[in-house]
Amino acid sequence: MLKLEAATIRNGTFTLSADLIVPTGATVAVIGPSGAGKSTLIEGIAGFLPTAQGRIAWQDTDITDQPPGARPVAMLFQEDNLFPHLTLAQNVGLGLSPNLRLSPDDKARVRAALNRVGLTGMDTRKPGELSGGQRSRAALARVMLQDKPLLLLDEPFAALGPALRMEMLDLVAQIASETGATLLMISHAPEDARRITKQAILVADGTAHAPRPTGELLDNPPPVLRDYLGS
Ligand SMILES: Nc1ncnc2c1ncn2[C@@H]1O[C@H](COP(=O)(O)OP(=O)(O)OP(=O)(O)O)[C@@H](O)[C@H]1O
Repeated sequence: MLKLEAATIRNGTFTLSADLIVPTGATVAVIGPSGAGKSTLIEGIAGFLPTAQGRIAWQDTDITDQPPGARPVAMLFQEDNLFPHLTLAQNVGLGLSPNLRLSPDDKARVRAALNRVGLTGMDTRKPGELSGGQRSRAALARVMLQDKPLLLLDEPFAALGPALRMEMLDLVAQIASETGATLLMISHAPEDARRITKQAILVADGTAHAPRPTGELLDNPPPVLRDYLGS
């Protein structure tokens, strides 16, 4: 399980408190008003922002002071972060080896990951030769290869059209379920949260609250969330 124990995450002068548990294998939406601290929570867990107080633990190992690369975390960002001068296979291969020294076995794993996300045969293309949806798929393949138990999504599909976004969300949910990964996903769209998450963390008033059933929270939103959702 992921445990945030009386944790305070600092983002410049803004601080976010969190005291919560996310069970292993859970799929959890992170919802709340704009500027409430959703990205702060995700980046704190990933180690890009410091935990000023308290602790963060994964499966009883304290990761509070670990650098991002050492944490059991893979993150999918708002931008797909593909390198334009590298081929798709190389971009995805970075998930296995930052210096791209890939063994034949590694190369086979890259191809398998590309196949899994529906990019069979596109190994040698550059990101500029792909559609937005295909670039998202490639970024997902790279995250898959990192093989980390905790998958954090900061609205990676926001720029895609609704149909493609749903397709990508379903693919992420399938992959998380196949690998047993624990999924935390920032979402502005209630339908996205309902589609692939069972639990939701409400971030509001400087606090990330303990997960509650997504449907329950969205059906009966507290005032701070009601205003934001416009319901
Ligand atoms: N470097 C910084 N210094 C001070 N305050 C910051 C800094 N970066 C972000 N903030 C503030 O921290 C708060 C939380 O920001 P954060 O990006 O986590 O919110 P969010 O819930 O993800 O917002 P959104 O839904 O709009 O993306 C905001 O009020 C923001 O203005």
